Amino acid sequence: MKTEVKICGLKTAEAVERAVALGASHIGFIFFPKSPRNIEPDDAGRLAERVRGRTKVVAVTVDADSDDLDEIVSALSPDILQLHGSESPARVLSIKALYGLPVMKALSIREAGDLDRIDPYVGIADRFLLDAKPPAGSELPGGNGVSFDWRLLDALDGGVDYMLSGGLNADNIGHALALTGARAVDISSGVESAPGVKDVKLMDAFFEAVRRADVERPRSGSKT
Ligand SMILES: O=C(O)c1ccccc1NCC(=O)[C@H](O)[C@H](O)COP(=O)(O)O
Repeated sequence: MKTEVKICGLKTAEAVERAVALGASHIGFIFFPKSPRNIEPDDAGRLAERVRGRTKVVAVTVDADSDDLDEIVSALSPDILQLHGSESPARVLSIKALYGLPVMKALSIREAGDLDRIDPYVGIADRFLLDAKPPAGSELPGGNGVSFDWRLLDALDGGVDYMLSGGLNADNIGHALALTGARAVDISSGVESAPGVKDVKLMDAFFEAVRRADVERPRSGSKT
């Protein structure tokens, strides 16, 4: 099986084009001013135009209000909205209705009970992004380069469609995929040389490691 890969937090043409050349199924743009990966909607729109139709374009927002969402959707024309804040199921529903776009709801995981937060969004969010909780003191809800205990996902309902996220890199992705059977993964700081600076060599290494794991694990994608 071919694992879907989302490369998140892109800011340059070089990184966007390399991600797509490597086979990224999704590319993500961050709209969160405190992030070193923050990008203006018009700049993201120009980058997305270079690769439109060859990958899915994801707009990542954090409890954005409707004015900000309007501006982002109009400038970027994303394929997917990733909601990375504390958006309620009702808010997710209303955003879906407003823009007619699929929503990926990010949820942070640290302990078994955190998986219960998925239930209220089932049938509302189109997909989940399961990320680690931010370390104490971090101003960022995502992009912190920390992992959660992947074994917690043993308890996940097999019908939940999710991307595995949080602290992934070329060294740990094989183990993460073998343990979880995830069909889709998301990475940001694991392919950066400094916060917000994507490194094409690290991107190459990550895709190589994912494709190696794809060859090694069962075609069904079932857990090993
Ligand atoms: O990456 C950010 O700076 C960010 C800021 C605010 C909200 C979300 C953010 N990132 C969302 C992502 O999808 C990241 O790829 C995800 O959190 C994993 O990041 P990392 O652990 O660095 O691979």
